[in-house]
Amino acid sequence: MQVLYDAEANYDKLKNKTIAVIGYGSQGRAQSLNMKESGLNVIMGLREGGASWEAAKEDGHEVYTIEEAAKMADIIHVLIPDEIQGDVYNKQIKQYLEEGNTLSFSHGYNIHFKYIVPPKGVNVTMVAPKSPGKMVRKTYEEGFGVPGLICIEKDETGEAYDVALGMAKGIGLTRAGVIQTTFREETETDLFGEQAVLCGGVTELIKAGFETLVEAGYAPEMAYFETCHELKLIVDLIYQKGFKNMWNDVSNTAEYGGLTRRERVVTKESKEAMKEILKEIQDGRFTKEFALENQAGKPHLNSMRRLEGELLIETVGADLRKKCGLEKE
Ligand SMILES: NC(=O)C1=CN([C@@H]2O[C@H](COP(=O)(O)OP(=O)(O)OC[C@H]3O[C@@H](n4cnc5c(N)ncnc54)[C@H](OP(=O)(O)O)[C@@H]3O)[C@@H](O)[C@H]2O)C=CC1
Ligand SMILES: CC(=O)[C@](C)(O)C(=O)O
Repeated sequence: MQVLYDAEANYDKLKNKTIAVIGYGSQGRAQSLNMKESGLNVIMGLREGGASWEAAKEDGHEVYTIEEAAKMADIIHVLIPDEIQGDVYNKQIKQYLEEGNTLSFSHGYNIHFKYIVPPKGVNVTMVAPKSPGKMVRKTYEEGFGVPGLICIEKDETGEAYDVALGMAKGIGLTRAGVIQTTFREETETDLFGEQAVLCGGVTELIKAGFETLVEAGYAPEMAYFETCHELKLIVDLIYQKGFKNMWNDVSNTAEYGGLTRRERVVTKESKEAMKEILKEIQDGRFTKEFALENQAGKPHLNSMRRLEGELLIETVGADLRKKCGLEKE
């Protein structure tokens, strides 16, 4: 699969275009500042009176309402929560789209599951950092970037690819590397990854390890350092050097113990569960469940958030992160 870098990307098709970034949260702030500092013409489309409105103004952006920004823009880059994009699009963006505009996203969810169906004549693209927003910004400021994806769902002008790749360059993604894929692939793999591995799987593994040690009588601080804090350092090794070199960097004791016991932790049943989670994403069961959750006002998500915040690992971790000066931005 080809990886695209700065050399393959340029701003030619963005020179005389206005990019309206809708949303100033995790991705919105990072991507809009990066693109602006890369010399692109970026305006913000935000909720008047919301926290983001003031934050974006303080960061020096030109801030408009979503409707005003949509009217002014050639490219509308939608960076608000997935579960409300359809509503905001239908009420505050759709009516201002013109032939030749580009509707752009950082996740394929709303296009893939057809909560948003753009009109003829409008390009539909994606520029998706494979990273939380804070690292998108931090790595850009450090002169590098995070890897990302671009997708072209509809190219009505013949410029969609160059627009998407140019935006990826502006965000800093082509410094690290960009892969072109499809909305379906990005949506299904991203949902799977965040559910079964990155957020869901990993936090459950850490929680189980922490609780095992605490229930066996070890100090919670010991359990936190062993199962949560050090995990980042190990994952950094895998991120930078891959599995093989991570194993080289840890002790022979850790390598032997890890390789001989890991399949008792992530078992064949775990792999079967992962396949089921992927099937639920592919056949629409997950998105239907998430839509009902949001229509009901997020009752399960809110109660799980409360429970998560009350976990011993959370309180012990917060105390240790402060004491050990780990809370750097
Ligand atoms: N978070 C991440 O790391 C990643 C996210 N993505 C994708 O990027 C997109 C944006 O995600 P993310 O940055 O996490 O989103 P956030 O949850 O951080 O978005 C918050 C922003 O959305 C605005 N907002 C919330 N509700 C509304 C509303 N009803 N009307 C108008 N604006 C609203 C908020 O404004 P206010 O201040 O007024 O509340 C704020 O500006 C999503 O498609 C996501 O899947 C892709 C890769 C990684
Ligand atoms: C950071 C990222 O890409 C996630 C976890 O999929 C998300 O926040 O949507």
